Amino acid sequence: MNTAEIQALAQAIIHHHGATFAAQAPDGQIDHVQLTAQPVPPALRSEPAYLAALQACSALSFIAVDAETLAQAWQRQAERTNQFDATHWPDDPRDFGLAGTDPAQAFARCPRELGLYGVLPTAEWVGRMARAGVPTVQLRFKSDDRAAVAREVKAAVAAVEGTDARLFINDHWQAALDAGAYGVHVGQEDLDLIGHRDLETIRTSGTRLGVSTHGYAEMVRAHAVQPSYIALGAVFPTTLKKMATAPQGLARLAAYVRLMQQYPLVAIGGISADLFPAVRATGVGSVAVVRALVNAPDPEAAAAHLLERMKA
Ligand SMILES: Cc1ncc(COP(=O)(O)OP(=O)(O)O)c(N)n1
Ligand SMILES: Cc1ncsc1CCOP(=O)(O)O
Ligand SMILES: [Mg+2]
Repeated sequence: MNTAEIQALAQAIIHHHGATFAAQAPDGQIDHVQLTAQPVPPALRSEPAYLAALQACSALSFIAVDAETLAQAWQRQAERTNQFDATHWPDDPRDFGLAGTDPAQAFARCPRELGLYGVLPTAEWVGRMARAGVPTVQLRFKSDDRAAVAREVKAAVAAVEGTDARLFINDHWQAALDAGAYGVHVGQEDLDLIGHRDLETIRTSGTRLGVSTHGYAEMVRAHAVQPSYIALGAVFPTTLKKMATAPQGLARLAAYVRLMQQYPLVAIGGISADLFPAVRATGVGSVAVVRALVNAPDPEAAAAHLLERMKA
């Protein structure tokens, strides 16, 4: 195929999927966004479907590592089905190398529907939201003071006793294991830092593992450790932390959910009560929030409202 023919294939992908990925949320809530074309990364292969998809996905504003992951998947999809179908955005785990894992090496399972998930700054908040009926809570206590961390993690574990809440601990996996928490949540950089041996320690202890992801390449990376759940974000802009990647939007979230069905999935980032129905409609089993709870004038009432919206 010559360059013009490959460009025509790329245009066909953009034609069929551009409008979908440009829509962030239902009209009237968050405006449609302009796709910001990304530079096309250097090609690692020479097949037409791969080259066309690398161009198209970059034009559809996927960052280099995600455009590369998608282009490989478009190529595998074309090979597997013996045709190039520009209408079919890749969503088969086999095309991303996500099939064929070993259940014996997976982290302990957790429910697919983790439900409303409160990400909370202190043990006191954890207890308060657990008592308000939030089914999944996380202690996100940012400190380098090991003694303070150990105290706060212990207090959070004690705070959920007598409630039905599942408690995840962000970052501080050793303190979480020491205190007997239900699970730990780690980011991609944390995965690098923790290393294989310590991951094995967490896995064999039976503690659940949640992993943050921000796109296709990170989902593939997360899958390599077979965590208990995968978090997808940031769906919308958030002021809570500076994100390295642009908000994913609902269309990407829906595509991620189609691909990652084998995992319990958690959506996070900028999700307010009015956005719950649209986020739930993508098929995620859990919606994680920080400000929607901790900045609410009446957090218990906010929890009750979000629990209702979760059901709707
Ligand atoms: C449910 C959930 N999803 C994502 C995150 C973010 O975790 P991480 O990438 O480790 O970043 P920090 O929270 O540590 O800033 C989360 N905490 N919870
Ligand atoms: C910790 C974190 N990780 C990705 S987005 C986010 C913050 C979500 O906070 P909010 O729900 O207030 O936008
Ligand atoms: Mg973290």
